[in-house]
Amino acid sequence: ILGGSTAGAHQRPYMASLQVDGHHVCGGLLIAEQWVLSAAHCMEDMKGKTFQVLLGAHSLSQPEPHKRLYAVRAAVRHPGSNIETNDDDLLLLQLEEKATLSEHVKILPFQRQDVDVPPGTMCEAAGWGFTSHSGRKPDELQQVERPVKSREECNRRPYHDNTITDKMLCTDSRKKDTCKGDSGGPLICNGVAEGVVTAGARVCGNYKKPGIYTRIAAYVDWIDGVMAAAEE
Ligand SMILES: NCc1cccc(NC(=O)c2cccc3[nH]c(C(N)=O)cc23)c1
Repeated sequence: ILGGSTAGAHQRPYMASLQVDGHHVCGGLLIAEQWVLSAAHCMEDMKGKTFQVLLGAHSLSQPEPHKRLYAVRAAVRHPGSNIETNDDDLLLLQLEEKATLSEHVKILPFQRQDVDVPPGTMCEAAGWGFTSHSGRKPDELQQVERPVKSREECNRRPYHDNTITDKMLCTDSRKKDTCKGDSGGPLICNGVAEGVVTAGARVCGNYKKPGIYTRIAAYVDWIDGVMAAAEE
């Protein structure tokens, strides 16, 4: 998160840190007791290693009473996701067991109505991604407020030049933005998860490349289907 601030400790109890070999690689959001939603691109840097999911954390390094690492029973990438585009950039992770819910670990409701968030709506992103262009990594969860940018404007040059589909949304990225390591985390508007951070142009804090998010409401059937089909 560029240009944001440290979140209040455990004020975003749905936040997940996707970890490989004990290192944070991506964000995620707890959408059901045994399921975390994230971004398909997060599985690229994996080279067949194993994910773990950290819940209940504020600091990545300090011991915290409600912090717990969960093993992943299943990782389901959206079938339409691929490395060349931002299309269908979603990943569902089934935890090895149901998460223990508490004041520090809570499910975040997601938008089920497939209606665009009105441009100008102020939304929030959070994550443990880069806080500077040089790649500074925070220890504590960061957050930032961003206004939604209309798809019509986001699709113009010099912005994203007709790559933003109806299943994506944009936020202004002037100075304040999501960045590497924030992928997979939620965009929250009026207390509801509307988007999942995608890396987009892999540029941070440049107004010419607005932040891009996968619109969760456009994938409700896929999400419900995967969770329903998964074995106990
Ligand atoms: N909203 C934009 C956004 C949102 C989420 C993830 C990203 N991922 C990057 O941008 C990225 C990716 C790889 C190497 C990188 N190096 C740097 C860098 N040194 O700034 C960024 C990156 C961007």
